[in-house]
Amino acid sequence: MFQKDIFKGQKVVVTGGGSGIGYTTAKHFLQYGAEVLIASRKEEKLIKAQTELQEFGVCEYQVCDIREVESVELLAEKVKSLWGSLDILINNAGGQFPSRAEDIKIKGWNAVINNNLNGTWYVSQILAKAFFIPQKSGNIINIIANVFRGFPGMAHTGAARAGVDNLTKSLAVEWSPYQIRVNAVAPGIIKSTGLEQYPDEILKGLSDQIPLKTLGSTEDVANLTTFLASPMAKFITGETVYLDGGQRLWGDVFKV
Ligand SMILES: CCCCCCCCCCC/C=C/C(=O)SCCNC(=O)CCNC(=O)[C@H](O)C(C)(C)COP(=O)(O)OP(=O)(O)OC[C@H]1O[C@@H](n2cnc3c(N)ncnc32)[C@H](O)[C@@H]1OP(=O)(O)O
Ligand SMILES: NC(=O)C1=CN([C@@H]2O[C@H](COP(=O)(O)OP(=O)(O)OC[C@H]3O[C@@H](n4cnc5c(N)ncnc54)[C@H](OP(=O)(O)O)[C@@H]3O)[C@@H](O)[C@H]2O)C=CC1
Repeated sequence: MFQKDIFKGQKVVVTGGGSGIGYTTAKHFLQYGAEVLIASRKEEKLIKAQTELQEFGVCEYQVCDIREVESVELLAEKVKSLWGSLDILINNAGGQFPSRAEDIKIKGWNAVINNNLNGTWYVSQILAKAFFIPQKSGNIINIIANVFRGFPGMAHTGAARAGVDNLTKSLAVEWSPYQIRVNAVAPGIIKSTGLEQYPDEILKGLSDQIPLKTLGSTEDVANLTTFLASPMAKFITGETVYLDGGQRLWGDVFKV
């Protein structure tokens, strides 16, 4: 899609980069010349991904739980010791579980809010203060979800992702004096490792509910994310781009 070296010399952090959408995004940045650090909780998964991704360029990893401030501070330290600077942050780590709203326990609600809203905020603030603000340059892409019509069946993540959607707009304006662009990508249903968490009865027939009659791919998300991070999108900030085959406009997902 781009010239091969469009991200040459750029340093990129991808949270949740050891699997699925994050892995493919890390691979795309490497193929376009960037150096990439992938970060998530499970070291074994990160080592496997790093080994594969090193075929495409310089890939580092750091064990990090985005819900833990100390763990995110260690991530910032790692970036400082490796590179001393950072150009692009992809806030991709996240997850939730399907449940009727009335059945979500307090612990489950807090786990999902911590993972998807608080975690994204900790990583954004800590890395912006360590790198983007002092450098007066930076680029943040938040991977959220299709919350256009709420998220029936996963109300906790709908609330958290809507929070990140709004945060994207606030930060785009507040951090514009530092030349930091902040955008979000809202994927619909993407065929990725993440979907394996969902029972077959939920997944069955889902593509019929999408106007384009297919699920998205991790490449679809990585293409949009790399575009938004690239100089081709230099006048785009505070935007959430939906990538859902038209699903937000039509059809049912939640089956009662
Ligand atoms: C019903 C219709 C549904 C709508 C249709 C949807 C169609 C598919 C659309 C798909 C779109 C989005 C896809 C993706 O996002 S793919 C990425 C998926 N990956 C994940 O979601 C990662 C896996 N999930 C998690 O890691 C967890 O959900 C969580 C974020 C909660 C992790 O937190 P933590 O590590 O703290 O988790 P714990 O195991 O300690 O659990 C804490 C409490 O959370 C509650 N809980 C957790 N899992 C479940 C579950 N499967 N069902 C119900 N409740 C759950 C629970 O209260 C836990 O505490 P207790 O066990 O002590 O009660
Ligand atoms: N696939 C889909 O249809 C859709 C996905 N999304 C979102 O896109 C993102 C990527 O999902 P996808 O690739 O499909 O699924 P995956 O489950 O493969 O990816 C989620 C990644 O996040 C990491 N992660 C989860 N919690 C934490 C945490 N607390 N700290 C650090 N890392 C964490 C996981 O790694 P580890 O276990 O090692 O921590 C994993 O690599 C997620 O935010 C997901 O919710 C949104 C809409 C649709």
